[in-house]
Amino acid sequence: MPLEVKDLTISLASGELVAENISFQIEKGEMLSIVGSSGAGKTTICKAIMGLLGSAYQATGQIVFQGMNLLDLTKKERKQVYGKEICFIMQNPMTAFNPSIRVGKQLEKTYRLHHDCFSKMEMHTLFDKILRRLGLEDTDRILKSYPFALSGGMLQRLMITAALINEPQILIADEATTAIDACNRIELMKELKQLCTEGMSVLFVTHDLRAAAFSDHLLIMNHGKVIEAGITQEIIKAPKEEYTAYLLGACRLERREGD
Ligand SMILES: Nc1ncnc2c1ncn2[C@@H]1O[C@H](COP(=O)(O)OP(=O)(O)OP(=O)(O)O)[C@@H](O)[C@H]1O
Repeated sequence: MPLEVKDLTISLASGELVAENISFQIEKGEMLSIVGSSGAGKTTICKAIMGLLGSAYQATGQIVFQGMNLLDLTKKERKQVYGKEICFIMQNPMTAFNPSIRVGKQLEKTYRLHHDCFSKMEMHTLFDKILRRLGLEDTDRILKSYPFALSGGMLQRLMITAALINEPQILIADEATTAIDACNRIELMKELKQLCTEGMSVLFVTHDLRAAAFSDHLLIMNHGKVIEAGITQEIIKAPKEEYTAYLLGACRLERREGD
């Protein structure tokens, strides 16, 4: 199994609990969404998986990947796992890129971290293929652009490209579709689902149950705790918990207002 989170509890130095007794698994080729309102603890769980918690936090429990506990990796193991086996797409595309380097160059650098001996042309053919899969055209211009010349939605898809070029086993996407308009967001979710059928596992983090509807399983969180977990379509059809019903109601209301 690609990833298993077992009884993960994360607290701050003050003792405040950010995530409490969280357990879930993601199978190969599966998409699991963590859904919850702002402050539920979703990003903190992603950071724990990515080894990004730092000294402000304390974490107990286990995050098992390929027989290793990701909470206890050595520096060497971290280099092998992150950016290659497990990739993270962050919330804010604007801060993910160096503003003074063309995005194509930044993708080349990312690719070379884990691959030797590739010509610029081969790399750009690969970038072009992935960007087109993610719904972007005019890829030559995009790759030659500086980040400030691109829209938030373009940068978000470039961030996803930076993750996909290394063919990760697990993709962690934290609010990765928020800067993209509704139609393109659906297309992008379908594309992520397609990548799952090709063997990648996706942990998708969102406050939007509509985007999460594409996933196989859901984990509904509030105030650091799991409220409800299970098969996506079953939860959407008949939520057991009031909070899940509230989230669904909020989505329907938003949709009506958007009509
Ligand atoms: N370093 C920190 N110092 C203080 N509080 C923190 C810290 N990290 C997280 N928190 C608190 O923990 C809670 C969970 O934060 P987290 O960012 O994981 O939520 P989230 O569900 O991802 O929210 P959002 O959807 O807004 O990104 C919040 O109340 C946040 O303020």
